[in-house]
Amino acid sequence: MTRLRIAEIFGPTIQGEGALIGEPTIFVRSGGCDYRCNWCDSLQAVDPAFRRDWAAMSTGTVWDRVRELSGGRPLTVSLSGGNPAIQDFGPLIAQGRAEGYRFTCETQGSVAKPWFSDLDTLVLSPKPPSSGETVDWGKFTDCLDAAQEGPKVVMKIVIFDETDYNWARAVADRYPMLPLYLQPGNPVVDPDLPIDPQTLSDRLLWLVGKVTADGWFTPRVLPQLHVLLWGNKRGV
Ligand SMILES: C[S@@+](CC[C@H](N)C(=O)[O-])C[C@H]1O[C@@H](n2cnc3c(N)ncnc32)[C@H](O)[C@@H]1O
Ligand SMILES: Nc1nc2[nH]cc(C(=O)O)c2c(=O)[nH]1
Ligand code: SF4
Ligand SMILES: [Mg+2]
Repeated sequence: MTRLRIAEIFGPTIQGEGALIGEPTIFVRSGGCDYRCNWCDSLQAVDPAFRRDWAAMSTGTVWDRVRELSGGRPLTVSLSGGNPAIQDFGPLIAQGRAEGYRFTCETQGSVAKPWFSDLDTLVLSPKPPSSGETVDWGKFTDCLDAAQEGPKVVMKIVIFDETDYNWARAVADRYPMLPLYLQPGNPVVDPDLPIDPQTLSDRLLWLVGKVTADGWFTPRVLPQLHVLLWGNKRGV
């Protein structure tokens, strides 16, 4: 049986970002990513230097842990990472949905999987120039196609600067059918360092100022609520 590489499973907490912000959620964070974003806030699930901390778990064992953390009450499970789309979460989703749980997946849109169509929500987060990565739009479109008529698909873009902002505007024009969420980038992601609430609020203010000054009224602008509450602490 294939095993899943899992960096951490935690919750219930609240979803801190995007379309499902505030929703009670269990997170299953997979290990391994095909990207290396300059500002990744989850390097412990990306950098192979942390490989020894990733557990090789069967679908059944992952599911037992989710059930235990949720006290058996069906809630929302977020598959994040790393890039969860480099692994096979189909059997986990099937198991959970049979018990009434809902599933969402966070991915950058670089790898499409058939199991996307079994999700309730697919969050595609294409990476802006500041990340140092370059989006393959063919692959991104493959992800949309894999979702088919299944989940609600939304887009979430992290904005660090003016260049990212202009890039996000062009991407929005390209995918007008996708509800769009913008979140300011967090420049300090080291779990051992405190966040600077003033910097985060200045960045959010700047982004709100941009969209309102431009009369760009389609995206929703949101902070990372969990970062405001807990800083860069892991497992929340
Ligand atoms: C760690 S990623 C994991 C899922 C997937 N690899 C992705 O990037 O969509 C989860 C979310 O955190 C966002 N993110 C990562 N680092 C961030 C930072 N420094 N500031 C704000 N958002 C960040 C990503 O853009 C993504 O939307
Ligand atoms: N509370 C909370 N909300 C989140 N939204 C996206 C997260 C992620 O790292 O994927 C995340 C996370 O790690 N914690
Ligand atoms: S794609 Fe996501 S997990 Fe991978 S490096 Fe970028 S932000 Fe981190
Ligand atoms: Mg995160």
